[in-house]
Amino acid sequence: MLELTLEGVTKKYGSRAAVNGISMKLTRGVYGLLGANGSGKTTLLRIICGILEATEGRILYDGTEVGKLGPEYRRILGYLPQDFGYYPEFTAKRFLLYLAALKAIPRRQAEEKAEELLKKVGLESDKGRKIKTFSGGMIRRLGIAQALLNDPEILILDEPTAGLDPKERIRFRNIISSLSRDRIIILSTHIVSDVEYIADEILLMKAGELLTTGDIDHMLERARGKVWECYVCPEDTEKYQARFSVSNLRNTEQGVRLRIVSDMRPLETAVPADPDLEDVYLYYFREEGEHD
Ligand SMILES: Nc1ncnc2c1ncn2[C@@H]1O[C@H](COP(=O)(O)OP(=O)(O)OP(=O)(O)O)[C@@H](O)[C@H]1O
Repeated sequence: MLELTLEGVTKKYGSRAAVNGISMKLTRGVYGLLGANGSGKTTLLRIICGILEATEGRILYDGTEVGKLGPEYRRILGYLPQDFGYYPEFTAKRFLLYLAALKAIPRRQAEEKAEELLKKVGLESDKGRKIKTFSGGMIRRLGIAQALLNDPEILILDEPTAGLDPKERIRFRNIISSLSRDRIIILSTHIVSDVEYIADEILLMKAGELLTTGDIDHMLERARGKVWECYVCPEDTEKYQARFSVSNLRNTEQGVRLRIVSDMRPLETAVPADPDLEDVYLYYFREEGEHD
């Protein structure tokens, strides 16, 4: 069994809850934790990793409270924090061997593991280079390698694609997809396309709360009938943008084509469109008052 259960997890700073009563059950698979900046993703992930203590609630690993597992829990956990710290003067390989030693992995096993992981993240030919010469994408890939050193059952990646160019994002996505499905992977991001293709389940977080969860198809189904396309005159676009949540806008020969997320048909000529995950995100993250 591999099961991580969150029961009413809450973290308060003063009277304000950064994470508010989150309950969920996670099993094997990739979970995309999607939310705007400040929605509480990092706080939640740090609580799951045991770095931050929850004000209320508890987390269970296979039925046992993680606090009671002590160092055992750390052995099954891999974590890539948002501000991944590394030693710029170390080579990639030396850095992995150093962290492996900290994790008490025997030297010979560490050597094999480091080589295997450097290959997995596409840094095999750069293993002898100092990290300070690496691009942001390479550093992130090294970050995922270090999180995998102990072959964790639970892998937590906090905004792993922040600041990466599109090619590196795709590369990163492919690495995640290639990881064994035999673990729980939680990946936080505010970028829909980071998780659209690889997550088995999406966790939508807003203002410290879990708004909704489900697989992509389920999410898309929920937005069905709420996405519209219509053509308007260029001079009217601002008016519609002010009134509705516009997920896309394109100039065409027939006028400006607007893609609008709205519970009601926004104008007579609007036709329903197939939702994508960006529409779902916009649907849930519309400002209060935009809900019609
Ligand atoms: N130590 C702290 N003291 C007070 N408030 C905090 C603290 N840490 C986080 N917060 C607040 O809690 C909220 C959630 O922050 P958190 O960093 O978890 O969000 P996030 O979704 O990870 O955002 P980002 O993507 O920008 O990192 C924010 O409003 C933040 O200001």
